This record gives sequence, C-alpha cells and structure tokens, in this order.
Amino acid sequence: MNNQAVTHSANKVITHSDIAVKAINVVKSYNQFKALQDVSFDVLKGQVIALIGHNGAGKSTLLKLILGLIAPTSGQIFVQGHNVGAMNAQQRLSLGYLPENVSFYDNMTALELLQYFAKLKGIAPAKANTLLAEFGLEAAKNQRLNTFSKGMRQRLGLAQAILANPQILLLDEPTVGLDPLASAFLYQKIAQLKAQGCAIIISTHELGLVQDQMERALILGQGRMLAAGSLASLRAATELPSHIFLHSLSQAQRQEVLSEPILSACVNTSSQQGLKLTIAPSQKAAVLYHLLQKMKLVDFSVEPPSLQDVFHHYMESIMDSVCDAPAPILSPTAFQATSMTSDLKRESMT
Ligand SMILES: Nc1ncnc2c1ncn2[C@@H]1O[C@H](COP(=O)(O)OP(=O)(O)OP(=O)(O)O)[C@@H](O)[C@H]1O
Repeated sequence: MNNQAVTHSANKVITHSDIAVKAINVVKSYNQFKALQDVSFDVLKGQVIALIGHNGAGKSTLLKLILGLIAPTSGQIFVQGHNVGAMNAQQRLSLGYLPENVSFYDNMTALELLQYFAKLKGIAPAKANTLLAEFGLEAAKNQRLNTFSKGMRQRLGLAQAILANPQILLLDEPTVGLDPLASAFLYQKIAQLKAQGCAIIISTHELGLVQDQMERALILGQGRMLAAGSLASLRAATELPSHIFLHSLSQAQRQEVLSEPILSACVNTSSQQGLKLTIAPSQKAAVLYHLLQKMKLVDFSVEPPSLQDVFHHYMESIMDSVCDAPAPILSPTAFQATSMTSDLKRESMT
C-alpha cells in the first residue's frame, strides 16, 4: 500500500501508514454457512477498538483471520500494510494475541512459560522477569501454572501477548470471570499500550467496561458489519433517547414537572428517590431549558445512551429483519455459542 491520504478525519489527514489493520470485503464461509459476509474496516495505530456482537456473530472468526490462523474465503486483510496470508515470521511478531480460553502448559512455572515463549520469539529471556514484575506476578513466578487463579492466568496471558512489543494486540474476551479490580488492572495495561501507539482490538460482551476505553466500536450481527464508529457517532446514528434523573425534588417541584406537558410526556418512572425522564434527542434542548431556566433545578443527572443501548438497538434491528423475512435467514448456528476445540488448540499460544 502506498502512503497517499486515504481519508480526512475531523482534524487530521489519515494516510496508509496510520492504518494498523485493514479489512476489505472479507467473507469467511464454512461449507454453505457464511460466518462473515463482506466485512470492511480500518483500525488506526494507537486506537482501542471494541469488537461487539451476539454469540456467534463472527467476532472470534474475525480475530483468527487477522492473526492469519484461518484464511478468508474472499476479500483481503492487511496488517501494517502486509497481506496477512503473505506475512513472514518476523512480521507476525507485530501481532499479539490473548485467546478467549488461555491454555498454558500447566506443569511449567510462570517464569518458565514466559522464557519459553521469549525463546520462540527470539527475545532476551530477561524480558520474562521484567514482565512478571510489571504484571504483579513477581512473587508467583516460580509457582506452577495449575495453581494460578483466573486473574493471574489472564495477567500472564497478557504478558505473553505483549512479549514481543506487538504493534497490534488482539484480545478475545479478556475480562470474562475477572473481579472488578483485575478488570481495571487489565484496562490500565491496555491504556498504557495504546499510549505507546499499539492498536488494540477487544472482542467483548462487557460493554460497560470497554465503553470508556474505546475510540470506536465495530458491531457485528449475523456475520455482517452492522455499524462502526465512535460512541458519539453511534449515538447520533441511532437517535436513541437519553435519560435524566431528577433527584431530591420537593413536592411542589414534582407537581410542576408532572403538570408541565413538555416534561410530563417524558416521565418514565416515578419513585420516592425522584423522577426519571426519557428524552428523544430532538426534545433534549427544550427539556433542559425548562429544567434549568424555568424551574432553576440543578440537582439532576443526564445519562446519554450507553454502548449497551446502542448494541440493543442494532440487535433488535436484525431480529426485526428476521421477523419480517418471508423465509428464515438465520443459520441455526448463528446465535449459538460455539466451542471450536481444534481451532483453539492451534491458537492456544501464538
Ligand atoms: N470451524 C468452524 N466450522 C464451522 N462453523 C464455524 C467454525 N468456526 C466458527 N463457526 C461458526 O461461525 C459463526 C461465528 O463464530 P464465532 O466463534 O466467530 O462467533 P463469536 O461472535 O466469537 O461468538 P461468541 O460471542 O459466542 O464467542 C458461528 O455460527 C460458528 O458456529
């Protein structure tokens, strides 16, 4: 790929050299079943991307295609400008991967495991010690891995994934089963890697966690790209309502809200704690004006649509298309969680 400008974002010209991963019209079929259909997107260097979709939407398939573990049926994927299928071992070191089910050699210690992978990747063994300290595993470094908790395994998995200083990091469900502190630790590491220019793609169902970390979300449904963009652009595209919570209302204020047509039409729930209003984007300015200027209220909070709300919107849209269709368009497997033992064996540690 040459380095001509490919697009203009709001304040920056984006060139090919800014692109870490590029997918062009990617299709992946398993016999007659299309796990991915016509998927195209770019991921820029230093961006965190949330890859979200229902069970069986094609997220893990997409990660395996980017890693080159499986080949597309048609279409192309470029990593750092290289066609994935033609990348050599050295170029592949630019990719780091934390699989959904990290499987280790359980009789090894943490230190032995990282040193083993360091050797495979041609990295100085001393890096293993540095990473174990960085990931809070120093004290457990001589412990066998069959004694590691889920959180310790995930930390070690991430340490393994970044051993070769990858420019692109692919994380498949990195926070499943982790306690809030362990999840926060993982996202703290992700933020550090992003600050160093690493592009990070996180496949996850934990939308509340990823929402504040991501630049963009890619939303997959039934193998298709349903939407892609920042949370702000997805909010604008979906025109979902916001919620306003009115706290500590006096009896007189509550009465005023309920008798004012602009406000009363928006009341969603009423409880002793206050009132919850649900407001379409077109009503937001008028409602806020009324609350602030006319009622002089300050004790309220505004909650814009979350990534979860956006996700629900797109999932409902595909369910509607299923209901409207004259014949079933869903593969029986499309909404199933799957176990792909053979693939996982291959991808257990790349
Ligand atoms: N090797 C395979 N052979 C046949 N079908 C497959 C294979 N791998 C994946 N699939 C199918 O492709 C679809 C997408 O699977 P994939 O694992 O990518 O979904 P996912 O979005 O990661 O799901 P989950 O959220 O449950 O992990 C599913 O319907 C799955 O059954």
